[in-house]
Amino acid sequence: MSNNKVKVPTVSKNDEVVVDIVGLTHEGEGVGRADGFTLFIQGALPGERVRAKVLKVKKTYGYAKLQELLVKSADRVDAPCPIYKQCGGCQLQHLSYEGQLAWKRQHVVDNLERIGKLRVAGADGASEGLVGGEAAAVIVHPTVGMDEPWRYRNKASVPMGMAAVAMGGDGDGLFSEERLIGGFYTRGSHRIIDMDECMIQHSHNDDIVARVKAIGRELGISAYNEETGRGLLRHVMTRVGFVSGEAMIVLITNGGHIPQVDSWIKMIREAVPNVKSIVQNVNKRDTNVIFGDETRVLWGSEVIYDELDGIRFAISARSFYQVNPVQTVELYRKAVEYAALTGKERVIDAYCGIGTISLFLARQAGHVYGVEIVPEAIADAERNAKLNGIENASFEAGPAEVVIPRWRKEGIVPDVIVVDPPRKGCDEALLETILAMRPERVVYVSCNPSTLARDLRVLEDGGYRTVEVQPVDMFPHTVHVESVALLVRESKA
Ligand SMILES: C[S@@+](CC[C@H](N)C(=O)[O-])C[C@H]1O[C@@H](n2cnc3c(N)ncnc32)[C@H](O)[C@@H]1O
Repeated sequence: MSNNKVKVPTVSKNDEVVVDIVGLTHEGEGVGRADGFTLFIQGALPGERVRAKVLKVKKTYGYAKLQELLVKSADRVDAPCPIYKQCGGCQLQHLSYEGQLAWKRQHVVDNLERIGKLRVAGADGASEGLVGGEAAAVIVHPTVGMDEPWRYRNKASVPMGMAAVAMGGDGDGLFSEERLIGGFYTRGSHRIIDMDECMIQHSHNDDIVARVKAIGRELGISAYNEETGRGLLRHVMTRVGFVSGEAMIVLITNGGHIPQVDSWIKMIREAVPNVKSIVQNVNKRDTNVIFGDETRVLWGSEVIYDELDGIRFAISARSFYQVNPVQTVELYRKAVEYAALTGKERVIDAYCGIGTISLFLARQAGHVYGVEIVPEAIADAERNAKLNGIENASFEAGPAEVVIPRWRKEGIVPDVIVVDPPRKGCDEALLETILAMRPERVVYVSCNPSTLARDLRVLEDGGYRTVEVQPVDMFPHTVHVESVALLVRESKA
């Protein structure tokens, strides 16, 4: 007898159903079952029973709209942000902060177990039920949260658009005018809603964007239109140093020519306190990617400075710099602790950005070799080492998966390798090289639990053991979670 029966969905569009919510997806939607059929429901929390209206039915799952809370979770709170429901930026404001931290740990555990096929110890760290010869279970610590989980972002990238605004009326009726707006995309769309305040942004960023918008309106600057490909201003990006207070403004434009650019710069300088750098980035492509290839300084310095744990960093427009500096220090300290340095070790920092982790490590290592694909970031890293009088760190621009195999051939033998890749995780060739180089420890910093789990499995199969994982809440009120994992080489490797 065949078990390959095609399951027919047990619900239809527009049905009203009662659903018990059993989990949250990685996008923060509640997951539950109605008549055995899986439904995703935005805004519903685990432990809740809800009445929902089915919106869309696919073969094996569907989406429904929350209509009524029949049983409420004890972790439910009122989202403090007035635009939370429309905006796509945060996904978890309706869950208490303690609830968010617990969910993030569990999310990491689920990925390690499901994708990484790792055995995780209980929440208290006890690896109960260990049988002789069985590998020790991975300890996943409680998520490190923030005391004040608001206004933590040092960087804002705000999409610009035009909207008709009613201007008044005359004898022939109402008239309106197109004006520059900037804010956020509504959840799941590319429709821009004008906004002047975001509760997870540093207030300087809000203030800067509001002022740049006001000046743009005064000068009659147009916004880029995705559909027609016309108009000038695509995004305004601002970054502030939490310690230095310095601000950088990047105007991302659809073309090189900015009309009245001198007036614009003058007005921005007058309106924005502590602005040190005004930069233009040109992006003429029909793409969702924010930055184009051409970057030029319009006024001031090409970098701003900031400080993490007593180390100063120069940061240029195109360089990656963690967005939550308070939690970054927690994350990097944990990475350094896991590296267990005594002052003699050779350490590789792969995907090093502007050399932030590299310089934290260099304070306790023999030598640190950093590699990063963005040449401007490597220029920043070199400048940063000098700025801090750090001489035992060197950097190279290029793909980690190409540069590190070459270092191996050149005879560099690392004691510790630290990796901090983008969301897609480490390149396979890099993982193979790590296994071939056989460092005693690998410290894996990750912003994506699923690719972390995938890569840990490769390293485990190659003779490493994942000892512990520390989730850190870099992005409160969103579904994102950062983690740092420690792997040690098993003696047989
Ligand atoms: C998550 S960031 C980490 C940066 C740095 N460790 C930090 O904490 O600021 C990942 C970095 O990897 C860089 N990158 C992406 N692909 C790369 C590759 N194939 N080789 C080297 N660096 C890469 C990005 O430009 C980015 O700076």
